[in-house]
Amino acid sequence: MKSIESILFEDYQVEPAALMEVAGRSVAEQVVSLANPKTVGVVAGKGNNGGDALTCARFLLDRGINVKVFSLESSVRLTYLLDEGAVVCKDIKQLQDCDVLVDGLFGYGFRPPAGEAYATLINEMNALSLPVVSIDMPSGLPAEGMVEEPIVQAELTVFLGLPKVNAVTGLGLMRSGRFVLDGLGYGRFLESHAESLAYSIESTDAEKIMASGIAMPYHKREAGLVSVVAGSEHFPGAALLVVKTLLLMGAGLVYIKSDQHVEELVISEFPQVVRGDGPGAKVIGPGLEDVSLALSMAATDFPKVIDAGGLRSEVLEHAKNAVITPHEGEAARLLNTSVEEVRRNRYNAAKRLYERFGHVVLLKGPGTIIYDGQRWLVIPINEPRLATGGTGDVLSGLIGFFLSRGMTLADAAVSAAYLHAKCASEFSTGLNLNKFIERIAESWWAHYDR
Ligand SMILES: NC(=O)C1=CN([C@@H]2O[C@H](COP(=O)(O)OP(=O)(O)OC[C@H]3O[C@@H](n4cnc5c(N)ncnc54)[C@H](O)[C@@H]3O)[C@@H](O)[C@H]2O)[C@@H](O)CC1
Ligand SMILES: [K+]
Repeated sequence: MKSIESILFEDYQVEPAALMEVAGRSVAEQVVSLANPKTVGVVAGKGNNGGDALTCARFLLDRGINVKVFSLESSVRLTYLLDEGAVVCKDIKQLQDCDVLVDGLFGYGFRPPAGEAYATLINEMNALSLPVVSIDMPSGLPAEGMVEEPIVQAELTVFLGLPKVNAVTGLGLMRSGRFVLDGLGYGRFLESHAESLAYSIESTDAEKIMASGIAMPYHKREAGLVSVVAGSEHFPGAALLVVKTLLLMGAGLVYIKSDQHVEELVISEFPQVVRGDGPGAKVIGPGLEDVSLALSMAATDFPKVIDAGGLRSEVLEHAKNAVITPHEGEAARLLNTSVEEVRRNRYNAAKRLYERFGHVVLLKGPGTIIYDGQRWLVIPINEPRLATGGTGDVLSGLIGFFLSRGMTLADAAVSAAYLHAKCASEFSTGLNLNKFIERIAESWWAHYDR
């Protein structure tokens, strides 16, 4: 099978050097709009990522910006820069007085591990504490496979051609900072020829999937039936959060099955909720301590989401037709491994969970991953506000709601994870969960006005 590059370069006679010109110019524009700098430090490695960096430096010099270069190799590109007044630095620390750092050390050609000398270089770049614009990917991050520190911490990463698989989730997403994608004029071609099974979900993709959940119900049964098995003496609020999410999203009828105290609490807050187990989609596990309740509900054919207290091997082995929603700690426990191991390769962890239990997996964390047995769907949002208690209950409620609207397990998980992350990122403070649920519901109901 020919690589995408060789199709471009051989069949369509695209010149690699021409692509480098487009890439270098694009990065220079991003650098200027990020910081309007007087002096830019440019770190260039030995490969084409370094070539992009030196090309970027030329565009910066041409705009009258001072450039200091730390280059691992001499080349004609470097000679030109020197002739035009760039300063060569032999030590990274000499870049300290720059306004921005351009990171062109490694791109997708990097193969870990970095080795001692390169690891030191990356640590020294981070120690400068300058805003960094990384070219294609933050250096030290491999395009796919195991992720290890050290990795350059970028403020902005300019993805060239396509977003790289490891840059849209976990540590890679955190190190990439904000990102922009430049298709270099071949974005659509690259997207249609990409062979990766990991897809980064853009807002337009998510909106299209969500639209299939819009219902114009004639009767409450058509608006979605959901049974909630959640809450316990210690975590009664989890049941309230799930139920509130379902009601505000517009579920037709909601049932609650829990211990007596939780059921009474939910009914006193939301009198329209029915006690017991009903037909339709199920939300099993938020705040749940009584595993026997989860066990008895998990084996039904109804589509369901299983979270938190339901994420036990005995429940999952028994369950049918489910999305499971572990965070990295729960994933590690279910896989009998460490959190560090899960974090090093989140794609692989999601796949292993699917292979072990046979359910669609939603692995939480920066850049939530959904794996459906064939593809990884990634929500490329790093939202620290979601790393707080109770947000997982809201997510489970959302998945249950979309399942009740007849969506597939994977579509419901993608819709919920997208809406959840998008609405969290609209807050300017930490999350007030009641307001968070209201914001999500408003965003959802806005679809009805279009
Ligand atoms: N092919 C394309 O379509 C385009 C590629 N471009 C740039 O080219 C980059 C890829 O370039 P390359 O394939 O030359 O690779 P890179 O520039 O990413 O880095 C590879 C260099 O680092 C070395 N290296 C890899 N792992 C190492 C390790 N662990 N320790 C020490 N040295 C290591 C390699 O031997 C090679 O010299 C992209 O990320 C992008 O920036 C752009 O110029 C635009 C178009
Ligand atoms: K880079």
